[in-house]
Amino acid sequence: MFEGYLPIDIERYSKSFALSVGIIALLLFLSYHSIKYLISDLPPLGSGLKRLPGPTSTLPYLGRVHDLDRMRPWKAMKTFSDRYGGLFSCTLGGDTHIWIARDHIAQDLLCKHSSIASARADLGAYPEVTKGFRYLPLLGYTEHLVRQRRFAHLVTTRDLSRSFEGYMALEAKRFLVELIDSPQSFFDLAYMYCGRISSRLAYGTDTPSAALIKNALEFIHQIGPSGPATNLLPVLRFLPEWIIPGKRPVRLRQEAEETLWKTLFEETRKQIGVESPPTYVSASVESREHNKDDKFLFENEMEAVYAVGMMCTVAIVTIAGPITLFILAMVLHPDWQEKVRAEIDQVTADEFLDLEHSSQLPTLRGAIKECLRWKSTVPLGVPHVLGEDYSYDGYHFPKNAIIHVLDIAMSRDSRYVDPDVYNPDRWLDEQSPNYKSPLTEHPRLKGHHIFGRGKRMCPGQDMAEAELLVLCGNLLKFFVIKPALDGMGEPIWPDPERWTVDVIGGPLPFDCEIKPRSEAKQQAVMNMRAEFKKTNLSG
Ligand code: HEM
Repeated sequence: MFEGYLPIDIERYSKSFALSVGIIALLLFLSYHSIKYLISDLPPLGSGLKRLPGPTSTLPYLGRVHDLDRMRPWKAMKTFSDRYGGLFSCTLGGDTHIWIARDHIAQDLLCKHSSIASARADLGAYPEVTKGFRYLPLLGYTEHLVRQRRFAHLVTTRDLSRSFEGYMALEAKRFLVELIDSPQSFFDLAYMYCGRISSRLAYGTDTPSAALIKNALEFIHQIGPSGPATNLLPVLRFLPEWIIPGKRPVRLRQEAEETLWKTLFEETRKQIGVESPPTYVSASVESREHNKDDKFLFENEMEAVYAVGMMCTVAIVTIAGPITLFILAMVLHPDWQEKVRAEIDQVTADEFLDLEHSSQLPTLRGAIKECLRWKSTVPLGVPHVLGEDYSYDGYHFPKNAIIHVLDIAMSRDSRYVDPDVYNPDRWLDEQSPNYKSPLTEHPRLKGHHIFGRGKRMCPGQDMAEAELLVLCGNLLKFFVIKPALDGMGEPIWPDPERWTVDVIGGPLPFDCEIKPRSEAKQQAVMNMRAEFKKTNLSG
């Protein structure tokens, strides 16, 4: 009798013992994390520092997630920023987020203390991305980042000194020609302009542009709050794909991207030395580590594949958004359209507008720069993660907090008079607080707060500035842009608040009328078509 009973009892006893231990361990784990979470943003005892102001967490752990319209998170953050004087903190998905809209704090933290504020936080949709080598803008402060930033600097400055191989003028001409054929496709054509230049610079051909643009758009969507739910609640990443539907597109996109980038890299590499133009691929193969002549810059070929692919990707959406924004501004401000055009006509006469005219075109530069000030295309900024405790103005910024420099609020701070008004004169008029001389150099986009600052500042500023100048300038030189008309012949003014949902974006598609300025201008553009055929560069 005892023989059967005793072991069963011990088994049951040990099971309930194990269960109790498990429950206690879980409770301890949860208590530890709850306490850690509750005190995470408190200043150290006795430090005399204050906790940052900000909206209190109404939902434990999740924080202010419910305040966020995932499709327009910058709206809620701008409202809080106004309420808390340009500096506040709040909890989102268990993390402390600090939002800065004061220039001097951003400068002190990201430039003076850049060694503690230059890392990135992992993303729910891309766990561990900061530790790998895959996407330069998402990397933590690692050796991969240092190498890839060096490469970014090398290709952007090299291509600038060669005028980006003439690709900008070539693709701007092609844009104008295609605009005559299909004026209503101006949105798609803006993306094609950026995608084709990027594709040629990276791989020496424009053939894969459409695939590269598609990948870039999906990538940008997947790294923001409007993307997969895991970005707002990272803990969801542990659940399987069939429960969290946003996870599958991330995996599929990455698989397709790797195949695309690897194939393009290999094909381009085979062309090196065979009368092919310099490309990002050839630069990646030729790059050597600093002071170590024989050592390949990248750890392995896969890192080079990704470095090239990423440099190609980042130059698409970032520039296409500002182009469509410029068109929108010109529809809404025909007075500025005329002023810019008058300057272009005077400076360029019969020539195609190119980079060499830039110093004589301050009004054009001002009109472009004002677009990005008026409606920030990176409204939330790009987050950095704080590696150590930091303090400013008596406030405690806790280690591991995610720092955002809120560009949408910066663009509306007191340095800008009537900030909601599109007014390029703020850059051109000597009496304006934003004016800088000489006008042969200023206003310029480079150095504007939209590009971030410190060690993670955007390395593509020269390229962005150049691509925008050539396209926007020639668009006004050859075409006139007007609002579309309704059935009664009344203008339909596009709404500048209709905006894309992604972290880097621009206006949503709108209607407008884009026509050649005259028969002569139309003929000049048609002649450019013949030029492609002759040079056989039309792709
Ligand atoms: C108007 C166009 C553009 C805007 C508004 C813009 C804005 C930005 C911003 C805000 C950042 C993050 C800065 C920070 O973390 O503090 C960034 C990073 C970056 N940008 Fe741009 N960008 C533009 C165009 C470009 C172009 C054309 C390229 C490529 C040639 C480029 C390449 C990059 C790269 C590689 C990074 C990542 C740098 C890093 O994480 O260290 N960008 N950009």
